[in-house]
Amino acid sequence: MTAVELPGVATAPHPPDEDLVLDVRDLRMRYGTVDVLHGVDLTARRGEVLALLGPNGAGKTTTIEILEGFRLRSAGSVRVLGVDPGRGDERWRARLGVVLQSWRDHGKWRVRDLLAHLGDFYAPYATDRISRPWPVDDLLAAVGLTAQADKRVARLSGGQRRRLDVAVGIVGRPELLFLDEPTVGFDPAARREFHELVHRLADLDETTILLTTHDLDEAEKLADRIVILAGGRIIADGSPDELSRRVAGDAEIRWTRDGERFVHATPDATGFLRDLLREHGDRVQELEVRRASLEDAYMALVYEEESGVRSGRADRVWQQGSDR
Ligand SMILES: Nc1ncnc2c1ncn2[C@@H]1O[C@H](COP(=O)(O)OP(=O)(O)OP(=O)(O)O)[C@@H](O)[C@H]1O
Repeated sequence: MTAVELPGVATAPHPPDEDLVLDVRDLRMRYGTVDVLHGVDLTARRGEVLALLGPNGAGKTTTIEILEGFRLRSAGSVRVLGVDPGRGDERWRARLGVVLQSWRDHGKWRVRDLLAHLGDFYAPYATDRISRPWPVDDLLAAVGLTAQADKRVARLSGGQRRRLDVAVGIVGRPELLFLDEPTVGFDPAARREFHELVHRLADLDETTILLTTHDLDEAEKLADRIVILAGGRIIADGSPDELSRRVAGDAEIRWTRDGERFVHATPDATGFLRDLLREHGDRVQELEVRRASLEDAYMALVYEEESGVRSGRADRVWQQGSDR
């Protein structure tokens, strides 16, 4: 039977959404008989910075290795830059950047020569929109290695080697960049420079960045969206503010009275303080009011997932005692 075209009904498939860089649906992974990913859904758009957080063993590395095409999934649909990573070719791979834990090979190479050599691989994959590779001198300046350009890789300090890892990851001007705990071993100045580089890549080059970190402060500074993976599932996905607000219904109030410490969580901090001061006046000392931080939100959400408890997040995390 031939298909009949109905007037006014479009039969063409939806055009691919160019801005949807990551599109993961119901991703499952089983090692032997053990399920470690139980249906992960994840999307990222062009120029977005995502921080993937989660406790040890949550499945972050497994997820990222599947997205990078280094590991085959057990089930689910995965599109990375519109392509199934299980079938990605060299052209697709040239559009990705991966910053691994540490570049240890090629110790005898000089930094500039190594980057020029690796950059050559990307030249055939330049497009009208993206010139590839990144010119070596600009790249060295961007990662803060200009002064080490002629040093041998084996002679670099730990932090400098980490900068080289980043340079190797971005030399091909990736459209999607994976960063695995990027600033481990960086001093504070290098960390700040690196954060500026990430903002620059995302804002100016529209690079989509997926980073894993255990540093919540870093995640909050860098990420547009925080994605928390626990027990093989995404348990939260939102901006740092949205996540904090999920547990920030309550404010935490701390004070001392007659040498005794008190902590109380309440949704109405102003009302509580008014009553507290009316009742105890000058005897209230060392008064502090605090809203939930991203770390509080993270701890509460992961605790919920791991313990199977579903209510009273903020109270459980905060409430240690009460006065009045
Ligand atoms: N090759 C493998 N074979 C069998 N089990 C594995 C393999 N790789 C990882 N696992 C298991 O899968 C689970 C998820 O591991 P994964 O490394 O993805 O977690 P992670 O979130 O990256 O942890 P971490 O924060 O400690 O790096 C763990 O229970 C781990 O023991």
